[in-house]
Amino acid sequence: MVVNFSPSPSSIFAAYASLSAFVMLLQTMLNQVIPRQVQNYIWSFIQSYLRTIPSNATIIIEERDGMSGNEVYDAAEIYLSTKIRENIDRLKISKCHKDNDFSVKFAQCQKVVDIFEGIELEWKFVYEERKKSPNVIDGDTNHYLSMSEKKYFELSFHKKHKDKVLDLYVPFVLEKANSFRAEKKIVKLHTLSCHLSSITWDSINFRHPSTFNTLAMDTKIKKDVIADLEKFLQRKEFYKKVGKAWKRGYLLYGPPGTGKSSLIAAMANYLKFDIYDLELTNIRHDSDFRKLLLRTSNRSILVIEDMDCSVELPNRNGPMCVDGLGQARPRDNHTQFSLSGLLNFMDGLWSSCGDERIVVVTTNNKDKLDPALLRPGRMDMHIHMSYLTRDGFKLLVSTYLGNQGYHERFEEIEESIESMKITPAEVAEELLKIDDLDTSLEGLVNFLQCRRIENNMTKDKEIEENEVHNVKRLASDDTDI
Ligand SMILES: Nc1ncnc2c1ncn2[C@@H]1O[C@H](COP(=O)(O)OP(=O)(O)OP(=O)(O)O)[C@@H](O)[C@H]1O
Repeated sequence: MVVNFSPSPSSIFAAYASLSAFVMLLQTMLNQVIPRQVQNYIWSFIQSYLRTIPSNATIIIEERDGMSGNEVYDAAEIYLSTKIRENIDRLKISKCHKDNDFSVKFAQCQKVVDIFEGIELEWKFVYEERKKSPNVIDGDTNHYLSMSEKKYFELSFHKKHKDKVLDLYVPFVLEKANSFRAEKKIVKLHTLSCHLSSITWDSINFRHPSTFNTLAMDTKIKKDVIADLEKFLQRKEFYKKVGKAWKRGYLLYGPPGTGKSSLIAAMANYLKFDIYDLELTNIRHDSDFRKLLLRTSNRSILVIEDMDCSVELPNRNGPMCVDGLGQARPRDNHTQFSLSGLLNFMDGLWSSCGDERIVVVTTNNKDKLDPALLRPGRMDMHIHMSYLTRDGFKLLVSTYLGNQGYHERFEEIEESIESMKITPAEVAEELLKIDDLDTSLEGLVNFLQCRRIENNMTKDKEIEENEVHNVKRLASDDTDI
């Protein structure tokens, strides 16, 4: 026997009618029992409770990710600088003397709204001061590196768009920032700054005019350097394949004024890489050094200038320094920074934390450097910056005076330059004085003549001193006998 339980239309209608009657009855009863004010109060309470259930998601983008910088933060800063002009009423602007444009940034707690594929996204900038008590080590409060400030962006949007924001919007911001950087060609110079007892990087836009075209150096060496840089950039896969960190070291050596710093500037301008100028004399501990290196970004040049003159540079056997008389002596107790620490960290942990790193070390005296620093893998290319050559001189004349052709004074000047040790810096300085070609070359001829006389006098003096020395030696030999 089959029993059919499906309700008939008339029974459904009857049930609905009785339910409606019950609701109306209940409503009438409630209206009579509960006063109108109390009802309103309950309603508003329910509504405000519903409002507190969050429908938004927020992403926090901090300036630092542990020890290293946060690429998303940097990208956001650049991306938003293109958005905030029209959107907010409190802006921070700044401009360095050498910059063409001023930079626009968020002021504290300002918000800006961006629309991406119909999604509304709100950016907020937050700046917090953090108070941190110094680490006291051996009674020395000097050695710690602290950030007394915390900066971050809050990115808020409806939480139903979370995946889209993470998968599409954040990569979009990174890409926009990269193309903005490439378009604007902003190269930064980061230098060490010491605030009270902490050391950190400060940065400014780098506007050094030196390029490979303005550099007076051996033509072949210049070509080799450019080719080496090009090759380095294209070898990402190669470095990965052979299991080596994607970094390259250059040693620039030569007398003062031969263009070592100018070559670094030319490299940075050519590659569009930021420069980190590591002044070793400011660093007292290996730990500070490590922290600073970890805060350098990819696609950058780490520069250690005048390594032989870095008086605080210790040797590999332990912390040493050079005293006022040029004698090596152990460093004071609070100084715990050594060349081995520097080399090990640069070879090891640091290089595996980033890509496209270039290290440039300059020195006036290559022989004074520890051979461990010079070996391939650390300093892959040794570049000799020489005194001025004939070709170098012509390039300087073309750069400074705009003269491409021949001049009757050239032969005389070039002969002098070849027979004496003249630096590009000295000639550049002379050519800078006067714009007119004839007068400027005349001035240079005079300068070279004076230089020749000075050299001859120095030589005569040296000969005289040697003679006196020899006579004294002979006299003392006689006495000994
Ligand atoms: N090879 C060069 N080509 C063009 N200009 C040069 C060259 N060398 C030096 N100069 C000029 O001399 C100035 C000083 O040179 P630079 O600082 O690059 O020399 P350096 O070798 O780094 O000297 P130091 O060893 O004293 O640091 C530069 O600003 C530039 O104007």
